[in-house]
Amino acid sequence: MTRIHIAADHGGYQLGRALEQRAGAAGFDVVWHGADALDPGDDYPVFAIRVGAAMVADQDAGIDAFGVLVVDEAVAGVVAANKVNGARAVTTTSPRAAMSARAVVDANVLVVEGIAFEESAWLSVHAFVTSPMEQTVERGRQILQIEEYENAGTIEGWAVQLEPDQIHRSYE
Ligand SMILES: O=C(CO)[C@H](O)[C@H](O)COP(=O)(O)O
Repeated sequence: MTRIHIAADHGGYQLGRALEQRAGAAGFDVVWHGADALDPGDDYPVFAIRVGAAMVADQDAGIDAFGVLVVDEAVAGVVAANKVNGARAVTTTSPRAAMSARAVVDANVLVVEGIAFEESAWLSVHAFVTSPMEQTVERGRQILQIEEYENAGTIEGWAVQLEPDQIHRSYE
C-alpha cells in the first residue's frame, strides 16, 4: 500500500486535514506530521523537512512512499523540502503537471497551495501518488546526475559512462 506523509503549516492546515481524510478514505496509508492544530505562528520549514525526511527514510527502506506538504506559498515549501537529501519536491497547477513531474524527475514530494480548492488539490495529489516515473535510460541518467551533485558535489556525469542496463540497475 502506498504511504503518504502529509503535513501543513497554518497556511494550509484546513486543506491539509481535508487531504489527509481524502487519502485515508481512498485507501492510502496516511501519516500526518503536523501541525497538531492550527497555529497562526508556526513556520513551514519544519513541516517540509519532516515530510521529506520521512518519505526518504521509507523509500530507502523499500517502501512506496510520497510526501505532501500544504502551505500558503507552495514555492517556499518546495525550496525547504528540496533541502532533504533524496527529496525531489515540486508544486503543480494541475493533475497533468503532477503526472508530468512524476514522469520526468520521479518527483516524490508534492507541495500544494493552501488556497487551492479541495477537489482540484485532491485530483493533483491522487494523480501524483498513482503515476509512474518514465522508465527510460535518459530519465534515470538525469536523476543520477542530480544525485551525483547532491551526494558527491560533482557533476562529472559519471552515470553517462554506464551502459543502459547498469543505469537501470543503479537507479532501482
Ligand atoms: O506560504 C508559506 C510558506 O510557503 C507559509 O504558509 C507562510 O509562512 C504563511 O505565512 P503568512 O501567514 O504570513 O501568510
